[in-house]
Amino acid sequence: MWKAVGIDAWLAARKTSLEDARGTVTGIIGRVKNEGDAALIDLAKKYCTLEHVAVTDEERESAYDEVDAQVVEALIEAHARIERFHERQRPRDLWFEEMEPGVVLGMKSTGLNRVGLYVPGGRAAYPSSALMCAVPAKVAGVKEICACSPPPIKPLTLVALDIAGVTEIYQAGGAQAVAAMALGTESIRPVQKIVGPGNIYVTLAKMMLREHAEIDFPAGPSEIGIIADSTAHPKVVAADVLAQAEHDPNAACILITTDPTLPAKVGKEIEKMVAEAPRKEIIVEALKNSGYTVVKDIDEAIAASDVVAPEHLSIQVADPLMVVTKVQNAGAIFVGRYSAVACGDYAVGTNHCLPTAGYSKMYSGLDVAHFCKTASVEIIDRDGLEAIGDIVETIAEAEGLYAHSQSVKVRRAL
Ligand SMILES: NC(=O)c1ccc[n+]([C@@H]2O[C@H](COP(=O)([O-])OP(=O)(O)OC[C@H]3O[C@@H](n4cnc5c(N)ncnc54)[C@H](O)[C@@H]3O)[C@@H](O)[C@H]2O)c1
Ligand SMILES: N[C@H](CO)Cc1c[nH]c[nH+]1
Ligand SMILES: [Zn+2]
Repeated sequence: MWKAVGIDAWLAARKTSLEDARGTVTGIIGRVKNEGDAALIDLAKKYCTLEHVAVTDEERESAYDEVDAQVVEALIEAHARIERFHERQRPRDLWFEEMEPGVVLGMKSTGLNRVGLYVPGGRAAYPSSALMCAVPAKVAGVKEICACSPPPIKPLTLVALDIAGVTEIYQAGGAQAVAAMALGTESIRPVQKIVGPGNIYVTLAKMMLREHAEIDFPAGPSEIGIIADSTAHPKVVAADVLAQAEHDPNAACILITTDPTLPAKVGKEIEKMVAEAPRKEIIVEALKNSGYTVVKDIDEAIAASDVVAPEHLSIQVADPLMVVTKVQNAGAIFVGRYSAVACGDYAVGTNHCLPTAGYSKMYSGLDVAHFCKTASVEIIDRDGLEAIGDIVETIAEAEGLYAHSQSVKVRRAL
């Protein structure tokens, strides 16, 4: 079960698992395009009978009756910590700086108007993902925040979405929910951007519908990469492996270690923990996508990890901060023995919606900037125009764009 794996093979398998969903997702997108709400209701039949896809205010309120008060309290605590961290990311609404006499430049930042959140809810309830997606949208000042989660929507998810203040909630899951938010149906108006994690169907649908709605990034089945040396605690490494493996049969974990004796020790711990795990069947499947690789030193471990570009990187070595400074590709980096990835999953305050399948090479995890756009602002007076006028005219004429040059000349002649 716990075996040696090659770095390139591990990464290639992450991409292949997404591709496996293409045929199914293409069919689902076509149905939503042609049938609208009827497709959402029909595809939901496998899970429950739906009369309408929009969640009513009464349904939202009564969800609190079905959730333990202690859980509601924990969600409120987690929300506060997530908000505190994301508030730090709020961009300045408007700033200006004089670049040279007569030339003042600046940037104006605006929240998007309407976004869609995908909150997973297939093999587990994900109220934590509801908070992770909604909080940065709120901080950015997004006016209309619409959320979709699989039917029958879990009361826990409704409560979390309510705590976070989303404006619309729909019972729709999988690729059909993404298609509905991108293309629109009778009930769901199209959004400008879709964010949020999900399984291979959700993730591929986001990637395929990008011409209709921007997306955050592919945030598919969970992953962990662990860089460890002989100081790592095998139980801690094994526990972190299981904590990601239990999400999905398509989840995957990789241990990159400089200690050739560590994999066997970790393997033993994994075996013991799997035997007792409530989600054993999912974990066993995910472990088939997982394994370890032994490298000669920490620099080689960092290079291997940068190829993998894991969603979560856990660093279990004697000098973890040295690795933090050198490593390039990871969605989130957890440093040292006590930094459990699960803390980031729920409540430490950082965002758990992170790029998978090697995409942390080019995307950052979800943050406030994902919900903002910026415009540059240019204020030039007569002195400023004189200072740059010759340069503009020269380049415009070199490009053969004489009207551009003329638009400066007429001003200089005023
Ligand atoms: N990368 C991240 O940031 C991050 C964060 C949280 C969770 N996750 C991942 O989110 C995923 C949640 O997955 P989930 O399945 O529990 O919930 P989900 O909501 O993503 O998907 C459930 C829906 O998928 C659709 N579906 C399931 N099987 C299908 C099939 N064979 N054909 C077509 N559609 C199908 C159904 O509509 C179902 O309601 C996990 O993979 C987890 O690891 C990732
Ligand atoms: N580990 C997930 C990101 O891959 C996030 C999560 C939500 N709930 C528990 N964990
Ligand atoms: Zn998790």
